[in-house]
Formats: sequence, structure tokens, C-alpha cells
Amino acid sequence: MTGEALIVLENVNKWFGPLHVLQDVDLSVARGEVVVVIGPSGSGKSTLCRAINRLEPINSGTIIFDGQPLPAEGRALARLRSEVGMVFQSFNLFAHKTILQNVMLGPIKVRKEKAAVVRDRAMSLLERVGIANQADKYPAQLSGGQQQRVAIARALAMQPKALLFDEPTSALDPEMVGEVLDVMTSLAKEGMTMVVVTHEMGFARHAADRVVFMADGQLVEQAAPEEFFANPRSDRAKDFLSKILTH
Ligand SMILES: Nc1ncnc2c1ncn2[C@@H]1O[C@H](COP(=O)(O)OP(=O)(O)OP(=O)(O)O)[C@@H](O)[C@H]1O
Repeated sequence: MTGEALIVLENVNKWFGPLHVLQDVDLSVARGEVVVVIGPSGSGKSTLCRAINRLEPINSGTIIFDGQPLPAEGRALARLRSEVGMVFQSFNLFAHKTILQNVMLGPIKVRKEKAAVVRDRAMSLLERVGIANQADKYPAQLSGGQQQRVAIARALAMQPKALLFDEPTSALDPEMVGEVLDVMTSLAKEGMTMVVVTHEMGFARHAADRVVFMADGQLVEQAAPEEFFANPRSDRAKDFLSKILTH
């Protein structure tokens, strides 16, 4: 971690109708930092994650990425989306394209890179996530854990400056969760800047630089994982942890 901020949210507010889902949110993520966002269902974690690359418009406040205010549209937004990869709960792969084509698509379509260059990068990323031998298959032929690893390779193919994960293991059968978390842990160790919304407390403990606890649209507290899990300060965090850790 260098300490230099890559993602900065200042006073961010978001309403869904009368529901105030992000309430004056301030958050700064340093280059190379891994921030894990936890909290009860409906507390605004996904909305926060989606706001960072403008999948969700905000009502007020500022989001700065790599020194620039978040663009609303046009080329600058396309550039932002290519610099901030996102991995979703549902893998969102193109069903009628092969695994390799899925990984190659973004750099070719969005960044107009040459296919030969992209193919080499895509194959080495598939190698890295342990799926190179499935490159010519279609998503439906892979398990959920394998598809999510492809989705991570696809995000990496754009050579992003940061990766956002929105509950990446929530749709997986339990035996596949570990293989996806292993890939994420190795990215974290290599210094990728990551914001991860998850209910996986083991990942939060071992891979996070900082845990952010959200409840009712607010960042209630944040601390290094060893400090947060040993000594949560707010009653809401204590209550949340006692429920989730005894589950
Ligand atoms: N498109 C939408 N329209 C209306 N309300 C929404 C929309 N998206 C989310 N919400 C509401 O906003 C609140 C925050 O949702 P969000 O998905 O960000 O929470 P979360 O903390 O990620 O929850 P979970 O852990 O269950 O995924 C919830 O009450 C949710 O029902």
C-alpha cells in the first residue's frame, strides 16, 4: 500500500425513492489497498460498490478516481469502466461465446487492441485462474466457480487499476467458494486495489487491509481486520458479528 488515494468518495448520497441508501458516505481507498465491505443485508453495500463505477448514479457528493472526478458519460466514462473492473455475483458471461472469447472481448471492442496480443494475455490470465484447458468451452459447460474465475480473468484482461467485487461468491455452491477466494487472495497479495463486498468473514480477516462495516446506508466503523474482529466498537457491528459468526 502506498497511501496515495485511488478512489475517494466524499459526502456521497443515494436515494431509491424515499429510501436513503447511502448517507453522507466518505471513503478513501489507497492504491494497492484491499477494502472489504461488510454489513447486514440491505445496508447499501452493493449500491456503494456500483456507485464507484457509475453503474448506479448518485444524488449528491463526489467520487474521484485516480485524481479525476467520476465522469457521467461519454468517452471518459468508457475509460473509467475499463480502469475499474467489476465482478458480480452472477458471472454475466456471454453464453454464446467461448471462455476465451469472453475474456478477449473487452480489450478488442472497448480498447481496440489487436486480437493476437489480447489472445496471449487472455490465455495467460486463464492459466492464472486455472481454466486454460477450458478456453474453447462455453460458459454453461463450466461450474459456477470456474465461471466466476473466468469473470475475474475477463476483468483483468482490461488491465484495470482497481477491481470491485460485489458478493462474488454468494451464488456459488459452498465447495466452489474457496477456489474463487484463492484467486482473489492472490490478487490482493500482488497489490491489486480492491473493494470487495462479501459475507466471507475468513476472506475479510486474511486478505483485507481494512474492513468497512456498513449499516443503514452509513459507514459505521472501519478498522484493520484484526482490530475490527477482536474489538468492534459499535453495537450494530457487535450484533452483526455475533449473528454471522455463530451461523
Ligand atoms: N434499484 C433499486 N430500486 C429500489 N431500491 C433498491 C434498488 N437497489 C437496491 N435497493 C434497496 O436499497 C437498499 C440497499 O440495497 P443494497 O443492495 O445496496 O444492499 P446490500 O447491503 O448490498 O444488501 P445485500 O447484502 O442483501 O446484497 C435495500 O433496501 C434495497 O432493497
